[in-house]
Amino acid sequence: MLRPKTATCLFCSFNAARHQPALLQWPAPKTASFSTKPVSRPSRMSLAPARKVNTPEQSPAEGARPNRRKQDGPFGGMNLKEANIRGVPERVSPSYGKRGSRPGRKDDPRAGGFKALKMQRALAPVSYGQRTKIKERIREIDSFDHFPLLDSVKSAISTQALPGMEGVVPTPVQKIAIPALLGSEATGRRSKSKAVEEKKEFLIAAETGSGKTLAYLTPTIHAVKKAEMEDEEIQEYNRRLEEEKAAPSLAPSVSEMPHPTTGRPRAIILVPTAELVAQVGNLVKAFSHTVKFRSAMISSAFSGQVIRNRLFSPRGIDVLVTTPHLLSSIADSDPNILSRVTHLVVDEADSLLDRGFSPLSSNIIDRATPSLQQLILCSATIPRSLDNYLRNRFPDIRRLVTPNLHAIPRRVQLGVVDVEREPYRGNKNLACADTIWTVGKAAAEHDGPVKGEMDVKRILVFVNERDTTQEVADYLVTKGIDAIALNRDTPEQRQTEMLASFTLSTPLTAPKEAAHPGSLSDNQPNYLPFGQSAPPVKRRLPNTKVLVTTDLGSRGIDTLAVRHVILYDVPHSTIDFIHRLGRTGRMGRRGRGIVLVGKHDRRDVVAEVRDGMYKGQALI
Ligand SMILES: Nc1ncnc2c1ncn2[C@@H]1O[C@H](COP(=O)(O)OP(=O)(O)OP(=O)(O)O)[C@@H](O)[C@H]1O
Repeated sequence: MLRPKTATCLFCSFNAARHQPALLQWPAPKTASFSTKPVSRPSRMSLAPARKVNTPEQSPAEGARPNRRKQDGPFGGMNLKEANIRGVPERVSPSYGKRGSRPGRKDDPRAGGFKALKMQRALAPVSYGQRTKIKERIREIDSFDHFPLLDSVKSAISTQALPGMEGVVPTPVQKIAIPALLGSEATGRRSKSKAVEEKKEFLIAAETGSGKTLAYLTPTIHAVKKAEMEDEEIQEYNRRLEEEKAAPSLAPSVSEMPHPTTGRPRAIILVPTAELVAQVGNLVKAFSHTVKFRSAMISSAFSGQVIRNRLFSPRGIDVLVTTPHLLSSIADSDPNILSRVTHLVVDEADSLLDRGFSPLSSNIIDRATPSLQQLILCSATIPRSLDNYLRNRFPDIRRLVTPNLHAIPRRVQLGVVDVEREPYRGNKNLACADTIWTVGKAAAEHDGPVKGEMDVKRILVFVNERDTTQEVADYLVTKGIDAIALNRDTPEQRQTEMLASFTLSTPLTAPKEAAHPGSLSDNQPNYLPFGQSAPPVKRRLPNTKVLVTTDLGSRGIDTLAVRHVILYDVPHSTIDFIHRLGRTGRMGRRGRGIVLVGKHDRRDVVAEVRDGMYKGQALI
């Protein structure tokens, strides 16, 4: 079992009894309404005996007063266990069966479990049968050599995209998406089915941190490079350039004339934020060194001059990475920018096609459609809203989903801190600070990757409201924690700097101190005995770095080194749970989520998410 034993700490292998105070409990303390035990084990909690209710066998004796609940009147409906609305038959709505992928019995939320989550069903179902079929299809692929990619693209995967990794194997989403986007079978042979080849709209959906970026990028770069090799205008330009190099003349230089692709990229990748522009843009740039194509990234983090220079460089542009806001404003003044686009990727499609972004993204898709060969939407979740949008707008879209879509991997464990208990008494900030100190203290007890040095733990704290980020970060700083706040008000350039240490995959270390500051309770005034005058000297927690953020930090950011995610607020939906917890446990790594549960939080929802994670079940 992955679950740690009761006696061990949530963060390390040391004894929970040594925690001062033992605030984080695993399993979390039980309350009447919240059990953290997996459903599969017999619960130690027993329900209170059901109230005695009249049943037909226990019908009141003749002459006794009739059952009041059956009476009509203003109080007739009170304390009933079922609605019993007359005339409403208990049947499944006919549209449920028509929604394409009707869930199989095992996946069917109606089959049991997820009582609280059923109320807010946020995600589109993917049937058990569909998941099994996909698993079988990808079983045989064990190398990128299975895919009919250009050799230069294949070699760039190991040398540029995943440098220093031995024997790189494609991830499930890459095994599914790459052959589909290349129009080849999973075995590498070209597909015989015309219907499959003609499909030009794709939805790639897979768990967070599963390598979706490479899944869409490699076939897109392959297509761009192939198109360049077949483009007569470009070949002619290259030929004249070569001739000029061989025999310089007095005529205007070919290299000074605009390249045929100047200001008219062949592939565009849309992402929601400037950080993601930088992340994906850097990966594209890395590919371009080996595959030899021209790429550019533009976002509001760059000045107008830089954006213009990159777009209209005389050397041309093949792949552009940008945000919908910026691209649509450029397209308004220069519609030509979309005139040659053959491949349009909408990454984080559930965000970019939701109500806020949808008008912009849809408009870009419309304008690019005449030249478009492939539209690729990519997401870690398929919310019901996206599902409905796709059914209306792209009824023939090919859905490339992984078997574990919407399941948070079992290697990510979710702990619960009850904020209402002693000594927090409803003080969430204190509970958060104490949790971070506990993580730091546990890490300080062992050597990090460098002998004699402590591992610096990078911790993400997610809040629901933008205003809370600064408030929480400020509080943590008063408790000696190195915390910063990241929200939409943070200047773009500063955002990238802040995220840098959380996206670095290399370990961070700090010199081991002779005496670690210990627990928060040892040296913080919150724990001053009543009447004590001078607070003890506050000490700094030397081996943690904390970023307090909203959903802004939960989408797409590749925080490989983050092992701990604290959910300061209970997320509003399973979609937010998936994305926020998805910042840890990426690409097969282990991770821990800690959710702080207060008086007004949905404990039942937390319990069900945790239970679903324990069982490796897809959330609904
Ligand atoms: N085949 C592979 N083998 C090993 N590592 C890989 C492989 N493919 C991608 N990676 C690495 O996995 C990490 C996560 O990849 P990526 O950012 O594409 O995930 P994602 O699925 O887009 O996540 P999210 O949904 O959070 O955006 C990256 O650091 C990437 O370099």
